[in-house]
Amino acid sequence: MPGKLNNSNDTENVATHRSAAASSFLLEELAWKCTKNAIAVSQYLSAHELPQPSHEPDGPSSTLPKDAPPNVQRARQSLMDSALQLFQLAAGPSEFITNLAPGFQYVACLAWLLRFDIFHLVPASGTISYKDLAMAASKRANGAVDIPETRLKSIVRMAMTSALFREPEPNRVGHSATSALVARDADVHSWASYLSTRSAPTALSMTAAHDQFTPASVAKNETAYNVAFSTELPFFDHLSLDPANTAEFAGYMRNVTTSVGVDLKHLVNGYPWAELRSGLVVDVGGSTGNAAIALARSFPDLNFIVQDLPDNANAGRQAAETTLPNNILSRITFQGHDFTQPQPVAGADVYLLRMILHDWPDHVAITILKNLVPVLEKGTAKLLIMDTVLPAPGQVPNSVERIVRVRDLTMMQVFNSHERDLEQWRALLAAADEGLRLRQVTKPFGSAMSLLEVELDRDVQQDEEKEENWDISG
Ligand SMILES: C[S@@+](CC[C@H](N)C(=O)[O-])C[C@H]1O[C@@H](n2cnc3c(N)ncnc32)[C@H](O)[C@@H]1O
Repeated sequence: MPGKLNNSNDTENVATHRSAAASSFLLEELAWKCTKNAIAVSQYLSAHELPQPSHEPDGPSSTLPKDAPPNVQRARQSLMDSALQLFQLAAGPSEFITNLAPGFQYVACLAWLLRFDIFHLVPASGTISYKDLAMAASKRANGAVDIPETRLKSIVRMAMTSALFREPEPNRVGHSATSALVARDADVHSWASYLSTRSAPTALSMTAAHDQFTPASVAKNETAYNVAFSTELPFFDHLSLDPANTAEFAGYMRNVTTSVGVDLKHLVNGYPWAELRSGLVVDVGGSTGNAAIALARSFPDLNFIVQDLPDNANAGRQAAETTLPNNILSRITFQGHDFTQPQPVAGADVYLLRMILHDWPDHVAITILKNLVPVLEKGTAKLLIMDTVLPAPGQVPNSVERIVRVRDLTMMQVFNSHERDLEQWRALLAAADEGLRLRQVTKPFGSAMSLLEVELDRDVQQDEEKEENWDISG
């Protein structure tokens, strides 16, 4: 009888209706969040007379300036998160696979467009016909390749659906804000090239690598990268065979190291360095000294020893001697040291490991830590690790979490290493020495990495965790 709820079919109908109501509520809630956060971002831009985001070729390359206040940055992050969820819900499970395909086609198109230099052949302002663009691309390749207009059109028009390029008038191509950025910024160009020709084939070889070696392999030359590029060499050794690849990777790294998420300001402002007074800091694996130099500029009473492999230490010393003023140079010493060997400097206040341990599988990371334990024995020295702490699933906005998890998988696919969550950090420290205590974990706002302060203490049990702010901008 209609309207009665007392048989099993009716109960099922009510349940279906309720869950439909819940999901329509979720759609509306997400749409409302999008609106609210879009207004917050847009109003901030207007109030500061900054350009609104746009796909026009002269549109801004970043939605917000790096120094936008945290609440506005959070609004942008939340906007991306809600928009992503809204798309997934609106598409529904039945269109999940359909919507995966554009992702890999975008990467395939990007590789092709870079290969035939389309980004530089489209004029910085104005448009070019597909016919002329195809001819220009063929000519750029010294006539060695014939690029059919129809193929070019298919590829560019696919790319356009991801906001790369535009067709403002029929059959004529112009730049969008994103393609214009790739065209004018050589490092972004290198980054795009590295992503489409190295990262993507590596990721797609993950299953083959786990078949060929074993999913548990921790060897540096048994990775997805090794399968993708048919080499037995570890990543950096293979890259160094070709100067062009090395240069491309350097451009990619410059983008990474100048991004907001890994800005050195988070190290400088994120730890009470001033409390050390006239202390000594050893930067273990400190490359050519960038972190030490930034700290030395802000804390005039601190001294530094930058340790790295001999070539890097020498390069750092030479660069420092020619570029740094004496009041900085006199406080920084460069030392060749292999961190898989015992630490030669005792008596420092802080031993810094910034972006070191995530490069290494557990057994090597444990060796690196064990080599520091004897110099922490005096009980006052701190070990300061600056690295990613993986969030629990759903702990941070999905728009953030998916980028952090890309880094985790990249570490696995290229180095047979991984990023670590807090439990894994604790386990790693305990495996190196039971007396290593994680005292404090802080994550400066906007930083992709956390600061983990560790002491050697065989009695105290309590750890303190500070607020985590998740933002991977940049
Ligand atoms: C990702 S970089 C991090 C550099 C620096 N700590 C920073 O925050 O920019 C890793 C550094 O570890 C160094 N490295 C690699 N193996 C090493 C080893 N066995 N001993 C010392 N340094 C090493 C590399 O030369 C490189 O400078």
